[in-house]
Amino acid sequence: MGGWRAMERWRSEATRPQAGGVQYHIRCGPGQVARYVLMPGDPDRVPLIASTWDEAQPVARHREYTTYTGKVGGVAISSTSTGIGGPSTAIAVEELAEVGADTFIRVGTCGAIQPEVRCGELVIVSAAVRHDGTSDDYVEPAYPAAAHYQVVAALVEAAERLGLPYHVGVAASTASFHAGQSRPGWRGYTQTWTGQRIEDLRRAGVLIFEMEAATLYTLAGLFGLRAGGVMAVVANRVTDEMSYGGVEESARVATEAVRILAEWDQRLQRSGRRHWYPSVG
Ligand SMILES: O=P(O)(O)O[C@H]1O[C@H](CO)[C@@H](O)[C@H]1O
Ligand SMILES: O=c1cc[nH]c(=O)[nH]1
Repeated sequence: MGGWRAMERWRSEATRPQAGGVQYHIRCGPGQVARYVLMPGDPDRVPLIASTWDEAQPVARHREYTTYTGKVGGVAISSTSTGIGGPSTAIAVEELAEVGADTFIRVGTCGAIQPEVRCGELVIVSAAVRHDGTSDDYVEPAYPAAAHYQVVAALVEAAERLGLPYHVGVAASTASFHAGQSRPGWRGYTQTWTGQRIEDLRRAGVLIFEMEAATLYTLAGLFGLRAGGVMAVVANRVTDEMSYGGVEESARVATEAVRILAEWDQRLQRSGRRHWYPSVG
């Protein structure tokens, strides 16, 4: 059994557990994470995102949580992966908030359910349908999973500055990739209602399926933090096409949005006004 690393032994209170002075799951401590954090689901996407910055250092890697911190245009920035789905995303938000992060931008991939949302394009997500499961552990179903208006505005500004094709709209976050997104299970397993969700959401004008935004947006709303998201369309369920692309573009838009937010935050602070608006400062 020699393959097991020595499992260090830590002691902390169980309510907000730590592991030797760093957060129990993400393994980051105070001062190691910037206030602006880009959050892909895929840990391997973190170094790719960080490679678009002026400078970047690996901070931690544990379970599905890889973190890099660096600078872009003089602004401190971090990226921490969430893993797939709500439970691990909620852990990331809880523990990043504990070490000082206050603005979260999801940088994900998604599947389009509208014909005009094409593979390779970007979707800036203004709100999310809460089929994520995890947000129900935090608040009643009627509470909205809404992005912060300033983060959405910064993402739109960034996509325009970079001249990239994008949509703005609502995502549906699901607790499973297959059944929850109206895909058949193995060997064609379905329920009578399996196809219902995609059809009803499409009629409601929802643009995409993905699996983390509703959790991220709900918790950010509850905690008074800011969240938004920009996703690369890698599938279209109308044309039944899967085509992996747009991920680097989504990372560049999110990174540019952080530069824009930092500038707007400084102007707001100088103005002494309470709420940001486009011509402040
Ligand atoms: O590419 P990421 O950010 O992981 O996002 C999407 O990809 C995964 C499913 O393939 C889910 O996490 C979904 O939200
Ligand atoms: O179809 C897709 C593609 C990416 N991510 C999802 O959640 N669904």
